Amino acid sequence: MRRIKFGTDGWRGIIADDFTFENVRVVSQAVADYINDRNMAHRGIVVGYDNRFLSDRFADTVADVMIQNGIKVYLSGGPLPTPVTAFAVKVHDAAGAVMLTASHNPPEYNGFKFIPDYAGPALPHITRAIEENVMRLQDVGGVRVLNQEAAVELAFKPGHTGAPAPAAHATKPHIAERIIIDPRPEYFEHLEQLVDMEAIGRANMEVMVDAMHGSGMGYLDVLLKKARARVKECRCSRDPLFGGSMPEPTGKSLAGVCRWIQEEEGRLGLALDGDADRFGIIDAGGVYITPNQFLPLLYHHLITVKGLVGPVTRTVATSHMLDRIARKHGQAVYETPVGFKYIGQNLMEKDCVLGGEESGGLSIKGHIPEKDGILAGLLAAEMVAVHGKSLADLAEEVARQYGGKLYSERLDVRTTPKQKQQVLEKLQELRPAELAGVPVAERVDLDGLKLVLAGGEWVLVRPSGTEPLFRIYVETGQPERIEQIRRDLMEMVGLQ
Ligand SMILES: O=P(O)(O)OC[C@H]1O[C@H](O)[C@H](O)[C@@H](O)[C@@H]1O
Repeated sequence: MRRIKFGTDGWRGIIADDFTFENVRVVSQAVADYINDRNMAHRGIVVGYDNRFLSDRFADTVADVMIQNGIKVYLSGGPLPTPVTAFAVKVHDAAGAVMLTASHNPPEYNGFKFIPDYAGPALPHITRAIEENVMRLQDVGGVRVLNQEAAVELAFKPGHTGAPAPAAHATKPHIAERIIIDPRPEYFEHLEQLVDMEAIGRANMEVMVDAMHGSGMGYLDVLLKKARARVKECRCSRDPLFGGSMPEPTGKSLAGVCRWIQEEEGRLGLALDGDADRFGIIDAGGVYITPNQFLPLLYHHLITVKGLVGPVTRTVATSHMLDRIARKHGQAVYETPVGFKYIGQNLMEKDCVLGGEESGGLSIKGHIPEKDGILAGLLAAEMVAVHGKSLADLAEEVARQYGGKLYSERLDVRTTPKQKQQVLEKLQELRPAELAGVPVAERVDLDGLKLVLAGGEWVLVRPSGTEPLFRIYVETGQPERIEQIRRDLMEMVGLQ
């Protein structure tokens, strides 16, 4: 049996290859043991799923295993975005959630995310504990399928990994319930408090929403309609094949939205990935706005318009324009490895007003510590409405206020496992005095290797945790230097 491992964000696998009902049962049992070991069964678990092939059936399997372990299940009545599943954890004060989704992966994938009781992505010490449970279960040959009564008895037997149950329940074993939920009304109400819906309504905007056939359909489009925007829907229907592509809202995959904006002179295009935790933004004129361009605009907006003045947290790969804004307003910046789990942690512990990452994830103070593409889209609409200009024009204004424009780019390079090992070794020992003719001012080894050059330009190379490749990120105020900086670094680390 192949080992099941949690990557940057959960366990993902190809359906019917390693993502099988049997393995889903094993991972569910590992999560059930994790919850029972911490005496949290009485709080119950939320089970959500996206609209991929078989996601609802996998969710049923997860629910069965939880119930067999005496854990109450709040099972979603239909597909949910990941941030809504996370939000439901708060609504029900649950012990956590399982979300069945492979996010933006190709259609043949599915995945399993565990969201602990703080309603954000599981931190490494939590996924490690679950992986250890998985390994133990795999060593004894998987999970026995029990009937409910037998399972409850087993769960309450002293010495079983699922025991002991909380004292109140220990004397009287209960049959765990399965409750069907619809977290949409509470989630809508919450977002309507975080976003200036009135301003969006007053602007009388035409907005295109592209759900990329993912589980965000019926969320961002509906909320914008509630705000009285004129909404045009694109790919807001279920298609487990995602129209033949990946549900990833990058510039290339949003050509349809760009065309619509150009032809119809729309003000804004808002896209979501397969489980609506990531965002993609198309500005007036059909121009794709990268997350590295959008996040500083949002931080400026939060501080100057919404009165949310406070620190910011970003990953190593995210624009330092955020640092300039923080510095000007006397605020701290918390840098993390790539992965929203670290951003979520800073949102909880450092009182940050914004947490964001280059790959298209963000959340703000007052919301859950999970990335939310629906919230991001609404905030983008609010910004266009309040400032009365395109995001590109707002970016010019922000750049003028905070020391000039920055240009960032990412290149993904495929490697063989052998080459990957060699590059990783190189990264550990590499300490260059200069790069692309400029002295190296700082070496950051939080995730891969980042070199910050005198004057503020930076380059980062790191192995992806979700794909078999290295990512190389560069940011500079002089776009013509991107190529040289990247080439020099690639040469140094042997990625040519
Ligand atoms: O660059 P990678 O390691 O492939 O990770 C890219 C992204 O993967 C997932 O979507 C995580 O939720 C993100 O937090 C992360 O930024």
